[in-house]
Amino acid sequence: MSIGENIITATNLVKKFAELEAVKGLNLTVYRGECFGLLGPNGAGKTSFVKMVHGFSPVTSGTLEVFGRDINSYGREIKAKIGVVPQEDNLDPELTVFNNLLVYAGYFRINKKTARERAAEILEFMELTGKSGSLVDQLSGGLKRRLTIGRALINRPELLILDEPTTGLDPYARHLVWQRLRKLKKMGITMLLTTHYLEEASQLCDRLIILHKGEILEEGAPLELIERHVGGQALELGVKPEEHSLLLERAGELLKAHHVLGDILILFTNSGSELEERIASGAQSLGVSLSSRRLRSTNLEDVYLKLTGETFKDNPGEYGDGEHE
Ligand SMILES: Nc1ncnc2c1ncn2[C@@H]1O[C@H](COP(=O)(O)OP(=O)(O)OP(=O)(O)O)[C@@H](O)[C@H]1O
Repeated sequence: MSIGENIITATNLVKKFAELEAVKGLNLTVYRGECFGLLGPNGAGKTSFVKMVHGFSPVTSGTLEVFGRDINSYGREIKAKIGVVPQEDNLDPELTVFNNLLVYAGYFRINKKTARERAAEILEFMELTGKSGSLVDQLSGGLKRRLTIGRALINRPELLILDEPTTGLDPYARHLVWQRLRKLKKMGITMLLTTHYLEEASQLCDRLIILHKGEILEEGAPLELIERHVGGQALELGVKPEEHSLLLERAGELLKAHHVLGDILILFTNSGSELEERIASGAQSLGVSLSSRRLRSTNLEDVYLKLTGETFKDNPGEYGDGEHE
């Protein structure tokens, strides 16, 4: 994508909570119109970063510019142009769906007539018109999340911040949210999205950073990161540890990287079928027994694994358990 105007510029940005450095000298730029992702497991520092961007939490050190202005000096102007979807649901449970939007519009001093028009538009866009008069308490998790996203649009934001927008949703509700977010992106809204769903990051983000313990491990487009670190395919082999080196040698120049995960040796490559054939015949001639063999496409999880040696343990994956709508 073409590089446009900077919407967020962080330079040596630090966030400390007493002795704990949650964000450790972050440098990044988010450009207008892109969906920029912060991907990392719980505790990586994602929320700490976004809370500084929307002025909820003060910067400890370094600089943070949003819309070209320092957040410390222009917090109020910046907030007026941002929509925030927080991680926790903070809708008013005692109000109707429609009134939640109206009350929120009041915080931006939007006049009543405009607020009503915008609320109706938003409900239509989020496919919630039929729920306009329902109390929030009566909504499923997926509908509440759609309302929270809709609410964040009431001030027609230029930047939408989404802190784990689909955590806890079932796959169907998650896909509906993704659809809406793609539409918003098409409409030109810049998005800053945190997630610990690798699939979500691949689906939505133009560029992302992988955050690990407050530091950037990598930055790039999802496919670029996959290509850079692991290539297009992974060959998973069930093989005894003492025989790994034989197979790695056999893989030779076809091997881009490898990783050992429990009993499985993972060979990363751009030539999956050729490598599989080579390994299968090699195993036979070397007398190496393979208890399992599986060729699959690579994904961001492989990149994370390669970079950290860890898996996304807390990541339930795209089809993980969730609330049903
Ligand atoms: N208000 C706070 N006071 C003290 N420590 C905090 C506070 N907020 C966050 N932390 C700590 O800062 C670190 C980063 O937390 P943060 O919430 O930014 O991570 P995250 O990547 O957003 O993870 P999660 O998905 O759990 O929100 C964690 O060790 C967390 O315990």
